[in-house]
Amino acid sequence: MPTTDSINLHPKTHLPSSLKSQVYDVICLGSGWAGRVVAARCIAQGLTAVVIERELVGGDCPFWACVPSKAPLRPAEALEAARKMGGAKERLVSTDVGVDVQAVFQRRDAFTSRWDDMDHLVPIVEGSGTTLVRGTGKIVGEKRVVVENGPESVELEARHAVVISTGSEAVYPGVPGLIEAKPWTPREATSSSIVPDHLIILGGGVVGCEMATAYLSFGAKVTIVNKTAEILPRLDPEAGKLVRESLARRGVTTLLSTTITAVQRPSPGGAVTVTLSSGDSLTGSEILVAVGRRPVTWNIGLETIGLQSLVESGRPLPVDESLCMTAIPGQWLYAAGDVNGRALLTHTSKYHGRIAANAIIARAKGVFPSNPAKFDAFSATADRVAVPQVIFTSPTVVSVGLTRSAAQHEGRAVREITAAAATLGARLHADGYEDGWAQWILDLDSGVLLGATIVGQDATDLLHASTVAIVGGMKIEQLVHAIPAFPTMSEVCLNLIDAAGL
Ligand SMILES: Cc1cc2nc3c(=O)[nH]c(=O)nc-3n(C[C@H](O)[C@H](O)[C@H](O)COP(=O)(O)OP(=O)(O)OC[C@H]3O[C@@H](n4cnc5c(N)ncnc54)[C@H](O)[C@@H]3O)c2cc1C
Ligand SMILES: NC(=O)c1ccc[n+]([C@@H]2O[C@H](COP(=O)([O-])OP(=O)(O)OC[C@H]3O[C@@H](n4cnc5c(N)ncnc54)[C@H](O)[C@@H]3O)[C@@H](O)[C@H]2O)c1
Repeated sequence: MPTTDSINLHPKTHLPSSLKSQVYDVICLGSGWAGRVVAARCIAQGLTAVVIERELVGGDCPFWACVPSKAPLRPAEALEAARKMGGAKERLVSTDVGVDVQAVFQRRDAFTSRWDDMDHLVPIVEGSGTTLVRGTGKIVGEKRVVVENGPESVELEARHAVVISTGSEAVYPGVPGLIEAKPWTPREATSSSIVPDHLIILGGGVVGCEMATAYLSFGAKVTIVNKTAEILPRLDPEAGKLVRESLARRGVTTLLSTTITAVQRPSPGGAVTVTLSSGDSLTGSEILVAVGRRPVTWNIGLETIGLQSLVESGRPLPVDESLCMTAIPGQWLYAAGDVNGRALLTHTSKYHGRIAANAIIARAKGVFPSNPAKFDAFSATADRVAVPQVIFTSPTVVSVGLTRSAAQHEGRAVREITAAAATLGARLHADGYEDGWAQWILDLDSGVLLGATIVGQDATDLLHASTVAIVGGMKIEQLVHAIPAFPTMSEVCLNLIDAAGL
């Protein structure tokens, strides 16, 4: 059974001494989606690129994040879908049968290649023509980077650009006894093959809610302790409420506007007791800390180029729209993916890789425009207006663009339209389709779509249409003419158009 301690994070291949050259057009620190998309795109346009990786090649998404968190969620979702389908549910051997937990873990472990990057990831990265080197990359001056791996080290030079694509890491609140209690981080939660009897989850954000859904399906008792007044606080409160109520119906306790003030775990691996801000205490068999992330900006040499204060602040790296760091002259240093804090998602990291590569290539060829425009090839405009996200809970939440609370926060005049997500298509999709809710946020004056949130079973693939409409600047009057096919779940858009009185 893998544990984070037993996983070999530092395979002994691709050592610095194996490098055939010390000079590359582009050097990327970190082989997550951001770094490897930059490298692959630059190579496709005739540049050379090296990617430096200090742990597993591929970064968080395939080994510790999206893949090992979504793989175990899907079996329970499929089972639940069968239970909601007359004609199929009668074939289930029992109405309350749960997932086969060991088979779920085996499926997850297969998707992660049992935390072995040589199986898929290294061949994919090298297949793009990228040079790969294992070690910690540190900037040591303008366009210069040292790779350190045990006793080996080599200094590399970039002709055009250095890309910081070092990602983010989980944060711990400063609570007495928490570190000593050795809590789970998302890494342990996504790689454990042990199901705690009672999992306490600190943080009811995206990680907390998805892991609550997963461990509930594995048979654990789950308690969420969340600081804000509703879970999923980055989304519309209605979405958080619907997910919380659904979790509650299936036995999850959520303590809102609550945090912990102390943690005790008298014996290693034994029961863990947390003192709550209410004064009560709670004992569980494991605690998962999922209260957000910070950018990985330490130990990468930023102090050598005068950016020590940025490291000390712990803030994400500030970039312009081409993802170039403006804090230093010369337009040679870029920050892409989680480390720039613009949107902590895999698909935005891929987008950043695309935009940063376009900018690096254009600057290398001397064709970068003097006035880059919104939504051109060199501007990560979508980060500001249309970041889509799916929360893989039950019900699913999909969201893109502005939420009602974000609009209020910005003081923007908006019109909110809400409707039930139930349609004939949805009811054909699942008997008694329920918990569905949809919202559009429109600019009050122009009627342009600024945001969309939909909550409901299998709402996942309804998201992209709203993303396209927002990027295209569509008005609600135009959306009337985007006819959803009958009988599909996308008729939720007709509900919204009707609710708008059009
Ligand atoms: C539990 C969980 C579930 C998630 N699920 C989803 C999801 O379903 N969908 C989604 O869109 N997003 C999801 N995310 C977010 C997503 O994983 C991240 O946004 C994404 O992985 C960021 O990619 P990146 O390339 O910026 O960084 P990373 O993938 O973190 O890659 C950075 C790499 O840089 C390396 N590195 C760091 N410093 C150095 C150095 N000095 N030298 C060399 N290498 C270095 C690291 O080892 C790492 O491999 C999830 C996150 C978590 C925690
Ligand atoms: N499906 C997906 O797209 C997906 C899945 C997982 C993670 N992610 C990404 O990973 C990022 C990090 O996720 P996350 O869930 O760690 O962070 P988050 O910012 O989404 O949520 C953190 C939660 O912790 C709570 N919290 C903060 N401090 C607390 C404290 N001291 N006590 C109790 N509660 C506290 C907050 O109220 C909030 O609900 C997300 O922003 C998201 O972009 C995405």
